[in-house]
Amino acid sequence: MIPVSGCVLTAAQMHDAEIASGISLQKLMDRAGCALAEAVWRFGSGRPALILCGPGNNGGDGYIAARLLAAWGVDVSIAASGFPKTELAVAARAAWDGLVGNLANAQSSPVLVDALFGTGLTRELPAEIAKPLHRLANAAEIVIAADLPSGVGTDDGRDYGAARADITLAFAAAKPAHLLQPAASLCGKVRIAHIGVECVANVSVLARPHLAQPGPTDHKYTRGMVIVVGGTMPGAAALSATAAARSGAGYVVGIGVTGDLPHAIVRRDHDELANTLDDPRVRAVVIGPGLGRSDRAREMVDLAIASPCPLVLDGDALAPNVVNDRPAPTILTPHAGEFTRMFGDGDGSKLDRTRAAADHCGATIIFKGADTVIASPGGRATLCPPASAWLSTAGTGDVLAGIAGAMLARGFAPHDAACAAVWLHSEAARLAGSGMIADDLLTQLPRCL
Ligand SMILES: NC(=O)C1=CN([C@@H]2O[C@H](COP(=O)(O)OP(=O)(O)OC[C@H]3O[C@@H](n4cnc5c(N)ncnc54)[C@H](OP(=O)(O)O)[C@@H]3O)[C@@H](O)[C@H]2O)[C@H](O)CC1
Ligand SMILES: [K+]
Repeated sequence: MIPVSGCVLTAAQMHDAEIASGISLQKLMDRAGCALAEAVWRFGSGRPALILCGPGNNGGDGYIAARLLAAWGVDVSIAASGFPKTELAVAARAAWDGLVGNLANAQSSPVLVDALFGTGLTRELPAEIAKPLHRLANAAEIVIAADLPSGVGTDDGRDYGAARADITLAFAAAKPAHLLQPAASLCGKVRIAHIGVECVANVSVLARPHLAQPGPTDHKYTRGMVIVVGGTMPGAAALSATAAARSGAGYVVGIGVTGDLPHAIVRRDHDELANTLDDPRVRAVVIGPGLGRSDRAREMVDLAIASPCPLVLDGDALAPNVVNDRPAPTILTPHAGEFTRMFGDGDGSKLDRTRAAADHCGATIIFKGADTVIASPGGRATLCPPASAWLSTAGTGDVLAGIAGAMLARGFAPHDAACAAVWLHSEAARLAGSGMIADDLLTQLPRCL
């Protein structure tokens, strides 16, 4: 059982991977059921457990777990929503020699195991299932979900009436619902049970980046020169510039950035922007934080876009069609409002929308929020486990843009730069703790490196 990591598979991809594994479904269900029993044993500490079994193979996992737990001496009971419908679930139920109660009048237990529905859920939970599920979950001390909390959309993370789990044990691989809201919040802690199915996908879970320390031959320019362009709210650009410096850029120039800045950051005037962009040593430009929307601001954005420099566009620089297959590395960092302004409401999940937008504009997109999604043209995407909710405060986005600039400047490809930036940002927030403000991230960044 490991923390959520690796590939993210849709329900259909998971099904294909099961088949491609060449392992019999019976064996896979035995492994899933065994992993579930181990989780219940471990997190339930041997307390009485009630296992809710649905009609499909998710329910089959539940019957197998029940049999093992009973053999290990746990006081375990089962309540089912109906008879099993798959061959494997029928066999798993037949191998359980205890009673199978009715879901509607099941008695609560300290440990509740939710094995009603997994990747096969296709619609809203009917009231006759949702009602007892919520009643029993509310009465339990701990709720452990098999694969997914029953009642979330596997691929889009929609809530179809699920009860909140404390622990979700995902089989073989993470699914989008483990990372996309609102489902992610209904999963509690997500753990993966590897059951021997090899998973390959172009969507993965955000991982700790490999950030090499400076070597003996490094100097400020090899570590990366970052330009941060300021505007009407100088504090925002100051946060970006300081974040770039604190996340390892060798040389940071603030163009029109006034206010409280470390002495290490070089200050230049706005009218020096064009010249500075011509400097071949510039490895990244960050524009947008606190920029404003004046004509002058728009001209500066146009200059930055027309330059051959790797670019991070944030805040006020984000407008519909602002970039279109720009040849140099480009990262856009919209929050939900900015994303909709740029790309419209769109169809599908946040993952689908971010991937479509990345393809549309030819840039890497960090679609920020409680379930940040990073996507690049061609379909590569990264889903991010929830970061500290204290990040929901002014200026944290400016810090992220500055870190992304530093990651581009150290030579990372745009998608890797975006992932490293989001990872550093959430790690800095974790270290900063409760009550943090954006400035606190700056002090934590060196520790994260
Ligand atoms: N990942 C692996 O390698 C393995 C996963 N396993 C487990 O298998 C499930 C997926 O099993 P599946 O049988 O495909 O699907 P479910 O058990 O989730 O449910 C399907 C049944 O549920 C009915 N359904 C769907 N939505 C609803 C609803 N809202 N209300 C009521 N009933 C619903 C559906 O009926 P239909 O009418 O839609 O046909 C099905 O009867 C996976 O999650 C893992 O837990 C295996 O153990 C093997 C290895
Ligand atoms: K479940």
